[in-house]
Amino acid sequence: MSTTALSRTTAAVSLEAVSKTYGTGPTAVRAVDGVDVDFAPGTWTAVMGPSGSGKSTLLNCAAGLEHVDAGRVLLGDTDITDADDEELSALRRTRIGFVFQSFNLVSSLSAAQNVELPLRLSGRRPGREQVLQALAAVGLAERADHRPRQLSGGQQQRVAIARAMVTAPEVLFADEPTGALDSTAARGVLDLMRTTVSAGQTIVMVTHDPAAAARADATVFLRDGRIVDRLAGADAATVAARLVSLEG
Ligand SMILES: Nc1ncnc2c1ncn2[C@@H]1O[C@H](COP(=O)(O)OP(=O)(O)OP(=O)(O)O)[C@@H](O)[C@H]1O
Repeated sequence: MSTTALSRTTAAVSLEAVSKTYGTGPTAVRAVDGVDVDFAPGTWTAVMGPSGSGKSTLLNCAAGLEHVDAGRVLLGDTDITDADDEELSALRRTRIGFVFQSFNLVSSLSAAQNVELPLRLSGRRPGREQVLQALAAVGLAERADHRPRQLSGGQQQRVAIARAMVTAPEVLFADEPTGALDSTAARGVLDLMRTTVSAGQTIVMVTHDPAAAARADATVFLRDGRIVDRLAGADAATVAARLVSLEG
């Protein structure tokens, strides 16, 4: 892992000519194919595209969950392309937050214990106050001692966001964060994401939902592992129409 001073305004995350192939020989799949993209600090970008177009792979490469075959991945000024597992684990505990469609909360732990988990894993002993503040930020201070099964899907996702944000990550990656939620709960989660972006958070979010993408500042569209378009400030109908044109 090396630190390089960049002359241009440093992106929160940068992918330079990134490619990722699964498998070898005739069954090889080039999931990401020479992608160049910058995610600016304090912006919210949606990633859309047909099923199998490489959205999750792109997100996982950007977040250091997958190693790339070619190209470079930069987190701020840090080149994480060749980071080893230990370095990547450290990054995930400190500089990167991740939210999944299935929430991935630990069912035997309370909301508060789930939120403090990343801090404990990085050797810190969070005070109750800090954890309650993180839950209050997602509107759930009253549910601190509830187990995940005692919470609605939308509330569980908000706990997952509080857990991802408690370490003040530079980038929050979200893979289908509203995919398991009804539209009201989804709106609550998207409202929360907008609030965090207004406070300076960078978010990169994979979604199938044009209404969710329309809440982001911009949407990048993938097809066959390549970025084929980018729309800024588009409404849901415009995003949906672009997506349909790629699926055709
Ligand atoms: N671990 C893996 N092993 C082999 N092939 C994989 C693996 N993960 C993804 N792929 C393949 O890479 C391609 C891109 O997959 P990816 O999950 O990134 O697409 P996606 O756009 O997120 O799809 P979806 O919208 O259906 O979730 C697909 O053809 C997929 O089958």
